[in-house]
Amino acid sequence: MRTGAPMSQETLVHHTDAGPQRDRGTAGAGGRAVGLRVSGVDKVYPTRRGEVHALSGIDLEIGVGEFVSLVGRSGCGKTTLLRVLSGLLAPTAGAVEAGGRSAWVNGRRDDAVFAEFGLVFQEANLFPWFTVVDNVALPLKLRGVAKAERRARAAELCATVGLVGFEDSYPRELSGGMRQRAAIARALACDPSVLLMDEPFGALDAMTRDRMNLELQRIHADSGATVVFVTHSINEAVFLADRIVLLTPRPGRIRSITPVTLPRPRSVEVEATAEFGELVVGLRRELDEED
Ligand SMILES: Nc1ncnc2c1ncn2[C@@H]1O[C@H](COP(=O)(O)OP(=O)(O)OP(=O)(O)O)[C@@H](O)[C@H]1O
Repeated sequence: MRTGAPMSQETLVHHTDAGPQRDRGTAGAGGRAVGLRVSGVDKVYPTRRGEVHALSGIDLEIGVGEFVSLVGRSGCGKTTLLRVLSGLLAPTAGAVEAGGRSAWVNGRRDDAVFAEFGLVFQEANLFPWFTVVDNVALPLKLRGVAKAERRARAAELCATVGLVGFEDSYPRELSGGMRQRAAIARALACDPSVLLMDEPFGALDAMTRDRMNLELQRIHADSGATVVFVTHSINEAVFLADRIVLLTPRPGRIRSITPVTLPRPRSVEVEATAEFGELVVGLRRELDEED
């Protein structure tokens, strides 16, 4: 059950029958060990026309193995938050931790913190001159894994993401969905404990997207990875997530955190249930209130 409580600057955690009532920074991960934590994070971009305050006072804990979707209007700071979580971007203020370890020490990134992170973006960004299997094996090559071993692992990952028979194809010979599968396989190559995904299926048609969502759900369950997933699609966010973090713009703040207690594994039929519909409508209403 969602509450229709009025909004304040404070982060709301929507009530569920089973869930925590308000985020105090320790229960946010549903009682599980914390995989990622950001505390008091601000991000200001200096630009020629002045400063852009992209994130303000972000406090968020994400449990080990949890799947969190980030949603919100265009420009509310979703990508910025994901990049801060990934270590690609230093916060202007505040702390970022992974596995209990600080990501930034005296302004320097601790690379070891991010060694087990896999990243997937809207564009697959495959190397066009490498075959699928070589693209997938690339992170292993960079780690010095022997050729036979890395090709065997890459072939296994191609099977995981449904690319059997396309291992020796070049990216230009694949559809958009297949390229994204290859990008996911590449991100999985080093057995990441954290998978950060920025609109990975945004450019795909609706049917392919549904299929990819089912596959991502299976990959998440099999790998046990912590996933943070940016999307513009409320349906996709609800379908995939354990919790949905809704950001509000100028500056980007967490407006609400909504637990999704729909049973897993979820099939497409879950979208026809009353609970799913209520979650989607509630989140849409929150977004509309910002107009
Ligand atoms: N490199 C940058 N330099 C200056 N401003 C930036 C930069 N990157 C993002 N911004 C600004 O920060 C704010 C948040 O941007 P961000 O890309 O994080 O939002 P978003 O929610 O991911 O948007 P979208 O849904 O459109 O992808 C926006 O106002 C944007 O213009």
